[in-house]
Amino acid sequence: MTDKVSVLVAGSWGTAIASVLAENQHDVMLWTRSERQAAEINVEHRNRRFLGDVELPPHVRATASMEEALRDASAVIVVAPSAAMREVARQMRPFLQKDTVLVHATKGFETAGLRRMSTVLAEELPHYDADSIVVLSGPSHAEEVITQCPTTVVVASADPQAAEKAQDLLINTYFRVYTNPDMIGVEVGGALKNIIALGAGLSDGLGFGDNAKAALLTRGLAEISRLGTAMGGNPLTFSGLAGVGDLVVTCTSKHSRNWRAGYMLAQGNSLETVLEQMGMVVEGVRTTQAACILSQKYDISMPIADELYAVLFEGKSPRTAVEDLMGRGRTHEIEEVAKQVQTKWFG
Ligand SMILES: NC(=O)C1=CN([C@@H]2O[C@H](COP(=O)(O)OP(=O)(O)OC[C@H]3O[C@@H](n4cnc5c(N)ncnc54)[C@H](O)[C@@H]3O)[C@@H](O)[C@H]2O)C=CC1
Ligand SMILES: O=C(CO)COP(=O)(O)O
Repeated sequence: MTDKVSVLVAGSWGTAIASVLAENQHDVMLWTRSERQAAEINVEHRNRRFLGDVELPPHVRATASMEEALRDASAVIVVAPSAAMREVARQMRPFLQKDTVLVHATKGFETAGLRRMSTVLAEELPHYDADSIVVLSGPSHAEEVITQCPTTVVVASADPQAAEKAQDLLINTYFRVYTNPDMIGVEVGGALKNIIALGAGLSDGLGFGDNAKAALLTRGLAEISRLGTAMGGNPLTFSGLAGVGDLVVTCTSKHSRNWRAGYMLAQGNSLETVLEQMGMVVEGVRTTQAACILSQKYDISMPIADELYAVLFEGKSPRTAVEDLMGRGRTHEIEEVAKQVQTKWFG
């Protein structure tokens, strides 16, 4: 065993990350708010609700005590749903040591203040150096990582040493970890791709074909790049793992909850029914709300996100939303992004 690494919380992604760390011979402690779930992991080495019958490495241990989870941890990886990030961070505050490497792997914004997850952590953990926070993102469905399918991800931080420490902890022969200094781009790309994945599910559910999916991916990437660049991300990040990579996997994989939610909506299910049946977090729903407000704040055109908002929250039919997207005024393909990149990054 090299390091004690704590992973909060024991959902699908947290458990898969804990397994990677255990395979790398670290001393892994998973925190969950449920005593029953902790017992299932410790005794049966399973997390059935989120990962079915897959057996976890035996030295993944779980606890419902935050104090026990964080005691002597040299790194902590927070994988709470975005809506729970602030609450989890508050519980961490009394126990998180200043010199612990702090990573988050959550893809979303806080809807209330439109904050990125690293900002929420920095606000709730004032004794911690905000520049050292690391984000982990990229195309990585838990169901494939847990069965050791080759996967590539990216860790980003303003502090290169912190990113490299996270890379050291996680990298192995099936989980390849790249570093990137662009924290904003990686966080924003990871969050926004879920909106497009909902749209891809809707498109497939309506019976549209591969042309429509390719259009959504490509024009979705334009929306992500426009907003991400306006928020301070490096435009190149959006053609990397946290941009194109994650967009492709989430829009095309049977494992994607966002894609599945869109598919079910297209079949006439209400949003409430879809979320209830899913029983797992579908970040794209809240992210669509956040993105529409952010696009107004930064004066960025995001027609796909706007139409999705109307479908999710205003009762617009998915078919009408597609007609309205296709019937928009004529426009250029790259002029808008190119102008924005030129002004912001190259003077
Ligand atoms: N599942 C995946 O393959 C991947 C997920 N992610 C991201 O990871 C984040 C977490 O997603 P999943 O693990 O998939 O979600 P999940 O739905 O599988 O699990 C969420 C977990 O959070 C717990 N939770 C909810 N509210 C809580 C609170 N207030 N306090 C403590 N625990 C709470 C639930 O009990 C559950 O264990 C999301 O932002 C998601 O986008 C990122 C990459 C891959
Ligand atoms: O982010 C993910 C894969 O990289 C998981 O996406 P879903 O939440 O849509 O399953």
